[in-house]
Amino acid sequence: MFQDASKYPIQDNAVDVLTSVYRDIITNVGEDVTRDGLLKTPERAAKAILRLTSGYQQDLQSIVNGALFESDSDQVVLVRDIEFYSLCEHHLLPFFGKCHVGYLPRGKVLGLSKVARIVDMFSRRLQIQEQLTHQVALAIQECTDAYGVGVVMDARHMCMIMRGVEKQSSSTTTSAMLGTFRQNPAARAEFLSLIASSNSSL
Ligand SMILES: Nc1nc2c(ncn2[C@@H]2O[C@H](COP(=O)(O)OP(=O)(O)OP(=O)(O)O)[C@@H](O)[C@H]2O)c(=O)[nH]1
Ligand SMILES: [Zn+2]
Repeated sequence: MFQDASKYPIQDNAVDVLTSVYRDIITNVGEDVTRDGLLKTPERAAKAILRLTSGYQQDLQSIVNGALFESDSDQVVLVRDIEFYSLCEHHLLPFFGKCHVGYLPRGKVLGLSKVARIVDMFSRRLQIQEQLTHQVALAIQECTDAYGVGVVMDARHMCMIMRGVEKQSSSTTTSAMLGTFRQNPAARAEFLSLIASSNSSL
């Protein structure tokens, strides 16, 4: 099951608490938090991290906002190249890239922007890429009741690029297939070939 937001209420004084934490971080990396350029940095950083993790304050129902439409289409719907930005749960460093979401409708289709909003909601939480991919797929399945859902994510992890193993060109692809896309190799192949097809005419 994907995690909905209600487990993660934040406190009213979260900005103040995080501001104090960032003051300590800056001091402990050997900087002078009272110098001009850094005076407002703890508060800015506090607001930034809350924005980057704002997905905890969202839930699927309010994101979808009833934008489900009756449709007799039973062909693949694919929303491709949705950019996303997330933080890895191991180092709190960004990983970012593109997400492709497809599903086989069962009587109803989801507002297109809602697909991207769902990707954003889960991206803006602490994640590993595999879990993020799986959670997006489960959420699409939950709200559309589709015959099948497929999600593919391509990402670059700053924890592998600017620290650690320092592999500048590395990227990671993950996928999550549910229902027909998991059980039927032909349907999965069609979905993957749609992702691979060029959109250069757009
Ligand atoms: N599977 C997976 N691993 C991730 C993801 N993001 C970061 N990691 C990995 O998490 C692992 C954490 O390994 P540790 O040995 O505990 O931490 P570390 O000493 O910082 O590891 P290095 O990154 O190898 O320096 C590393 O291999 C990271 O590459 C992700 O989205 N998925
Ligand atoms: Zn990491």
